Amino acid sequence: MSVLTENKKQVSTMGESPVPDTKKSIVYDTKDLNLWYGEDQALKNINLSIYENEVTAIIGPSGCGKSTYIKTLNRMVEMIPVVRISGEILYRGKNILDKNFKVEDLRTKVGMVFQKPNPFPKSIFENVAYGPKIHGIRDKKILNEIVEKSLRGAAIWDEVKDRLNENAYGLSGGQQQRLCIARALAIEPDVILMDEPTSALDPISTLKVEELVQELKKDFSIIIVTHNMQQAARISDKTAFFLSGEVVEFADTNKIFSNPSDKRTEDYITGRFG
Ligand SMILES: Nc1ncnc2c1ncn2[C@@H]1O[C@H](COP(=O)(O)OP(=O)(O)OP(=O)(O)O)[C@@H](O)[C@H]1O
Repeated sequence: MSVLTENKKQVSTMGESPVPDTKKSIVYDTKDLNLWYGEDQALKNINLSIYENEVTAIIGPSGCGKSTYIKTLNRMVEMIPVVRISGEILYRGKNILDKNFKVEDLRTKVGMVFQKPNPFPKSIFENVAYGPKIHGIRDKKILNEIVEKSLRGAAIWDEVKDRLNENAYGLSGGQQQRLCIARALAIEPDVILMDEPTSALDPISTLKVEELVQELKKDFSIIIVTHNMQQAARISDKTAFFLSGEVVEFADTNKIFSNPSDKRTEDYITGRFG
């Protein structure tokens, strides 16, 4: 059966279209994932493959489960007592939901950037050096190198190189967000999860972060939750449209925005609801 035929079959039977991409490695493979907060089901039978060195955008109306899904990839929702999960999330082939999987292993591989910049009340330098220090790096010269490389990677080095010892709270919101991206880069992650990283930023800072995401995908795999459809269309390779806890459609971003398979996707991207 050709890839195309296989794809069509899945569209008709599951209402979604995972894109089998045999040339690229899969970083995260989500299989039949369900999640409940108490009695309320927030994720329903999610099947999604996230590919290496791509930007995958998660879009959908408020409350459809985007944040819950991205937090599940980092095992951040399990701290909530009422949460119950079934299914599998394979990260590089290992099921992170397995009780024997060590969550610390995930923390060194997966960086997270949140909606509001959340630097620590410490110096710019210490914000970036924090993760490497936790992972046992003490050598000042190595730490200096990591901090510079991460700040350069997050396109903020030139703005802060002369004030590394100043408190991070003195930076603008856009600078703080890029600092938080630098903090995520400092652990040399494999994946960066971003939960609406530009929603609190002005248009210029937003553009900077968007350009940065394009740069970073050369070295990392990025999953970004966004309410901004232009942003998803501009910066992502693949887009998953969530609705009421389900993946309605998952496909190349071009396809989602030019020729969606599902009427509900079309209605959402043309602003008819949400
Ligand atoms: N800690 C929680 N306890 C109970 N229910 C929760 C909790 N967090 C989220 N939910 C519920 O799960 C559903 C999905 O929420 P989630 O935050 O994942 O949606 P979202 O798509 O990210 O929304 P938004 O775009 O508004 O951030 C919602 O109905 C929400 O009320």
